[in-house]
Amino acid sequence: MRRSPMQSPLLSVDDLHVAAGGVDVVHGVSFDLAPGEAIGLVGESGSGKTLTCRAILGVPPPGVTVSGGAIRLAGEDVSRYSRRQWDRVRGPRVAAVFQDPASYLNPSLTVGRQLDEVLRVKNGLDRRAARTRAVELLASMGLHRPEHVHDQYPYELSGGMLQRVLIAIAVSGDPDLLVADEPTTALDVTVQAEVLDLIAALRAERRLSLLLVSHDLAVVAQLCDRVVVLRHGRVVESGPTRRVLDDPADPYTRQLVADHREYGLDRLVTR
Ligand SMILES: Nc1ncnc2c1ncn2[C@@H]1O[C@H](COP(=O)(O)OP(=O)(O)OP(=O)(O)O)[C@@H](O)[C@H]1O
Repeated sequence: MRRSPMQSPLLSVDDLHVAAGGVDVVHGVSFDLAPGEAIGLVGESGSGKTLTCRAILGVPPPGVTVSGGAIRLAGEDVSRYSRRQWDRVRGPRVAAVFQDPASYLNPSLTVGRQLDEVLRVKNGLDRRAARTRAVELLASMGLHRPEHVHDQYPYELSGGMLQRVLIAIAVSGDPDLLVADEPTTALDVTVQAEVLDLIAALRAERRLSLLLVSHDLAVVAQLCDRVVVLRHGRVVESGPTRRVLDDPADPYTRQLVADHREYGLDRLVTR
């Protein structure tokens, strides 16, 4: 565990309410994430995981709003930030990867050009420096022949490669917090493992905090220090991963864990 009582949280979600179409669907979610810590957000479909993440990222879907509570990033409440204020926070403080990497890239531009653009706008690099940095970043994501990948279009890359490109874009601003919403769900099992290893390595190298959404408890067991279990937009249980998964206190968590046992969760709880 990286938490210490003296350390103030990097992210503090405090009694968060989120409304869709004027009706609350997230009802007072609270949790803290310490610098360098990884938290897994789990729960059945519709439990509010994605809307909680999107509120934390300042990108709620149309018709969805934060209706109460606070979201503090490094002590500052960002829950009512304007778009302009978010532009200063997203990148250097918080970044995200999602399930379907292809939908976050422009199909008519090479992936490198899109990464270069982020480096130029967010990091103020000139064209040449951006390209050099982009190729370095692609290499550090474990992509072979990074110069070649740089000049490829999204349709030329596999799902795993696209997710590595999206992770490169996400970490290009050197964020403190990475929000990863089902980042490996759409990938083949072997590719899933490689991308999880990459996220784990980035955490260690960059002291990146992680908020991971996954329906797969084995993935959460592999990557996360603590787990927050959501049901119907409320936290039913939270605590150290090993304690929650080995000895769940809430009947709903017990059922979630029981449902996953057959998929080999025992083998993967290594922390
Ligand atoms: N854009 C939206 N407009 C209206 N209601 C929404 C919207 N997005 C989600 N909801 C509703 O809010 C609740 C929480 O949804 P959310 O997507 O956060 O759940 P989730 O736990 O991420 O589910 P999943 O695992 O299926 O992605 C659900 O009842 C859902 O139907």
